[in-house]
Amino acid sequence: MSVSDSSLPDELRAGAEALGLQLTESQHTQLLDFLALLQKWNRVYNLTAVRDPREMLTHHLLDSLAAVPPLQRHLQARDLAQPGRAPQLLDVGSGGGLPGVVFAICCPQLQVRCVDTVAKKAAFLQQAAATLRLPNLRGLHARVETLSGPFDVVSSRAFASLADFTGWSRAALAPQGVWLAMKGRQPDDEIAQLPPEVQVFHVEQLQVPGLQAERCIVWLRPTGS
Ligand SMILES: C[S@@+](CC[C@H](N)C(=O)[O-])C[C@H]1O[C@@H](n2cnc3c(N)ncnc32)[C@H](O)[C@@H]1O
Repeated sequence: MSVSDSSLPDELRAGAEALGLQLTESQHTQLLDFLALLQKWNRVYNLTAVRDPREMLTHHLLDSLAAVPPLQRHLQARDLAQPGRAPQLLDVGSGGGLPGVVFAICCPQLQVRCVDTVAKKAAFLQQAAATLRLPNLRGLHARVETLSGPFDVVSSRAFASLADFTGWSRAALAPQGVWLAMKGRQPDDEIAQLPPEVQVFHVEQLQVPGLQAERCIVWLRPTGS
């Protein structure tokens, strides 16, 4: 089944509405085009174990879209505190661009960098930026440990333990920056293993349309920032 001849556009529209997202027609099209790109290049670039387009919609696209309203609220608050500079986000271990590409589509004011250690995944992300005409998106081929910032938000999904994620990306975080970790069930064991320099300031439960599974964002920042 191809993305274009199915009911996926309606399902995406309904899912976005359920999340309270006001997508423009062009954002809706970009999200569907991204889904088609993932589907088309998955075998070549080994981007995701999910093959079925409908499953890709719920498990990847809607799952990432669920984090957009919390991110937008954070960016609005940040704009009030630090007006004048375009916010920068680094998505760590982005793979096929989840959630980084979805964030770049839904938040055009946000400069998004997606980093991955695997060259062909970074190449796919660069290709996605060009094909989807996203001037605010760039794919980087690097280990996150080698990057410096300043990034206002450093995100990850299905990446590493909270301690490794925050430790490896600490140098990339802006002074007032925050980490946004997308997780399934609230990871109490990982939270307990965090070093004293890192604090969790919010665990936000997410409801993904069409997915009966626990999802949350763990928001973190350096202690004392
Ligand atoms: C399980 S995948 C998750 C991909 C995507 N975030 C998602 O939710 O589908 C983890 C990704 O992290 C990348 N990765 C692992 N260690 C890394 C590091 N130190 N720096 C950057 N990327 C890394 C891997 O190449 C892989 O693409």
